[in-house]
Amino acid sequence: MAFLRVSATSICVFILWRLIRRLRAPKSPLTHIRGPKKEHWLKGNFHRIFQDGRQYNLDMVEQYGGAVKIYALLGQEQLYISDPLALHHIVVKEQNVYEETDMFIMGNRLIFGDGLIATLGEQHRKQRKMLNPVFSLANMRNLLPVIQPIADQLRTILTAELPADGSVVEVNILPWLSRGALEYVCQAALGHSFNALDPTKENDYMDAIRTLAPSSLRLIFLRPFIPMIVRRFSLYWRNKMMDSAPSDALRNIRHVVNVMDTSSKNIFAEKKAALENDDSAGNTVNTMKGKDIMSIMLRANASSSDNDRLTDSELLGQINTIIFAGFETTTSAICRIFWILAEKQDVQARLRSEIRKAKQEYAIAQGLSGPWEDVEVPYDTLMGLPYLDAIVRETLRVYPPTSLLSRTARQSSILPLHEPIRSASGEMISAVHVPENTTLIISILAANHNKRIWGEDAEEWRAERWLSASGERRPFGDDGNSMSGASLGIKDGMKYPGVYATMMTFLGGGRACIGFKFAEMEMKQVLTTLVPRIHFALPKSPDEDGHVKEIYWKMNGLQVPVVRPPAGDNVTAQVPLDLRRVREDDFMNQPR
Ligand code: HEM
Repeated sequence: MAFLRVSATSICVFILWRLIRRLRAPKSPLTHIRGPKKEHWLKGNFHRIFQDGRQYNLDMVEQYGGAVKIYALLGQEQLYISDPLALHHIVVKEQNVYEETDMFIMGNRLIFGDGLIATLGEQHRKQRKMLNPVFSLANMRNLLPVIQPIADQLRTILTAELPADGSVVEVNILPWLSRGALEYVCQAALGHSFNALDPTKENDYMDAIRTLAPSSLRLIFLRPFIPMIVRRFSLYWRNKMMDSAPSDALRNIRHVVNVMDTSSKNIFAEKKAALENDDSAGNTVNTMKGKDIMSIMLRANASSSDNDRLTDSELLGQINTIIFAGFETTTSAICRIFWILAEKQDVQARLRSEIRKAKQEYAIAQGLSGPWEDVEVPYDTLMGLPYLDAIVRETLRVYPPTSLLSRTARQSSILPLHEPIRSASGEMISAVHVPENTTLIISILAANHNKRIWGEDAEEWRAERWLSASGERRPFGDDGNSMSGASLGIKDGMKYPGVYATMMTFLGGGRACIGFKFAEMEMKQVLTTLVPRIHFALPKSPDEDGHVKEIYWKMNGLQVPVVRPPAGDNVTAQVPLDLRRVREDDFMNQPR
C-alpha cells in the first residue's frame, strides 16, 4: 500500500510539474493557428476527438481547414492535420522529422517487443527492408489457399445456426468474424492454428490477444506517462508498480504480455527448427507451413547480408506485432461491410449476383461439379471483381478502422499546405511553422472525407463512385486521366499519399500498413464465401420490452459497434444481425 501511495504521489507531482511548466512556458508558437476552444482543463478537446468523435472531427475540419490547433491532455497544444500536401510531408518527404511518438514506440516495445511498431529510424527501415518482400503479391497469392478453408469453416458454423425452413435468426456476428480474423492472421503469419473457430478448445494466446485492445483503451489516460516511467524506473520498479496498481486492466496487460511472450517464443523455436530441417533443395519438410509469413521471413533473414540481418529478438517482435496489427483492424472492417450489406439490401443483392456469375463461370471453365456456392475462385478473379472491390474500397474510405494517428516533430519544420487556411489574425496562410516536439494528429478520417477530392457527397457511402457507367473499375490516382475527371482520388494535381487507392486508410510512406494486401484479400475471401449462402438484414424483432436493436458505431481509437439504448447498453461491442438462408429473390433482378 505504501508503494502504491508513493506511485500515486509521483504521478500527481508529475502532472503538477507539467501544469506549472505549461503556465510558465513562453507564448505558444501555435497561437496563429485556429481551432476549437479548450473545453476542459485536463482533457482539452481530446475527449471530443477520441471518444465517439466522428462528427466532431469532420465538423472541425469543415470549419477550420486542413491544419487545426487542438488541445490535448493538460491543455497541450497539438496540430490536427488533414491537408494532402502537409500529409505528404509528414509521411513521405520528411518522415525522419515526423516520427511516431515516444509514447507509441515505448508502449509498443513493452507489449510487443522489438517489432515494426516499436522501432524508429534506421532500425525500422532495416526491418521494413526485410519484411516488405514477405508481403509481396506473389506471397499473398500463395496465402489464399491457407485462408480459404478458414472462411469455409466460418460459413459452416454460421449456416449451422440457420433454420432449414428459411426463417430468420438473430446472430451476433462480431465474435465469429473476430475469431475468423484471428485464425486467418495466425495461420498466414505463423502457419500455426490457435483453433480460434473452435470455442470448445481453450486457448490462452487467443483469449489474451482478444482482451489486449479493450484493456489498453481503458488505460488510454496512462499513455502519456509511459515515456517518463520507462526512462525513470527500472524493470524491477515497473513490475512492482504493475503488481500493486489497483487496476484490472493493467494487470490484464501484464498477463497478456506474459502469455504472448511464452507462445511466440515457442512458435519461433518451432519455426527455426523447421527451417534447419529444410531439405537440400531448400524446401521445408512441410511445404504448406513453409508458406507462412514467419517462415518466409526466417528464410529471407538467413540468406541476407550481415548488415541487413535482424536479430532473433527483432524477428520475435514481429510475431505479436503482425497478429495484433492485423486482427482488430480487419475484424472492424469486415463487420462494417456486413452491417452495410444488411442495411443496403440492393447492394447485397448486386454483390451476390456478381459473386454467383464469377463462381459459375469459373466452375464451367474448370469443369468443376458441385454447388456453385462452394467454388473457390483464384486470387486474380477474387481481386478483379469490380463491385466487390468497390464495396471494400468505399467502406475503407468512409469508415477507416484506424481514424487518427499521432506523430512528433523531432525538429522544427515548415509544413506546406495545399489549401491555405485562415490564421487567427485573419490572413490566409499556406504553410505552418511546426516547433520541435510538437505532437501532430494525422486525421485519416478527415483526409478520406475531403470534399475537394471526393466530391460534395464525400460523407456518403456510395460504391458506384468507384465504377464507370458500364460497371468497370474506374482508374484512381495517377493511373488515369485526372484532367478529364476519369480518375478518382486526384483533383487539380492534388492527391493524398496513401498506399491504397490514394486514400489514407492504410497510410503512406515508409510506415504505411505492411499488411494491406493481406487485409484486402481476407475481406474479399470472407465476403465471397459467406454472401452466397447467408442473407443479412438489420435486426427487426423487438425484445421483451418492445425495443428493436439499433447498431451504432462509436469512433474510440478503433471503431466499436454497440447497440444503442434502450435495446442495448451503448458499451458492449456487438453486431447482431438477422440471418437466414439465401433465396432466389435475394439476387439482383437480372438474367444469369
Ligand atoms: C483493414 C485492415 C487494416 C487497416 C485499416 C490497417 C491500418 C494500418 C495503419 C493506418 C497503419 C499505420 C500505423 C501508424 O503509422 O501508426 C498500419 C501499420 C501496420 N499494419 Fe496495418 N492495417 C490493417 C490490416 C493489417 C494486417 C492484416 C496486417 C498484417 C497481416 C497489418 C500489419 C501492420 C503492421 C505490421 C504495421 C506497422 C508498419 C510499420 O510501422 O512499418 N495491418 N496499419
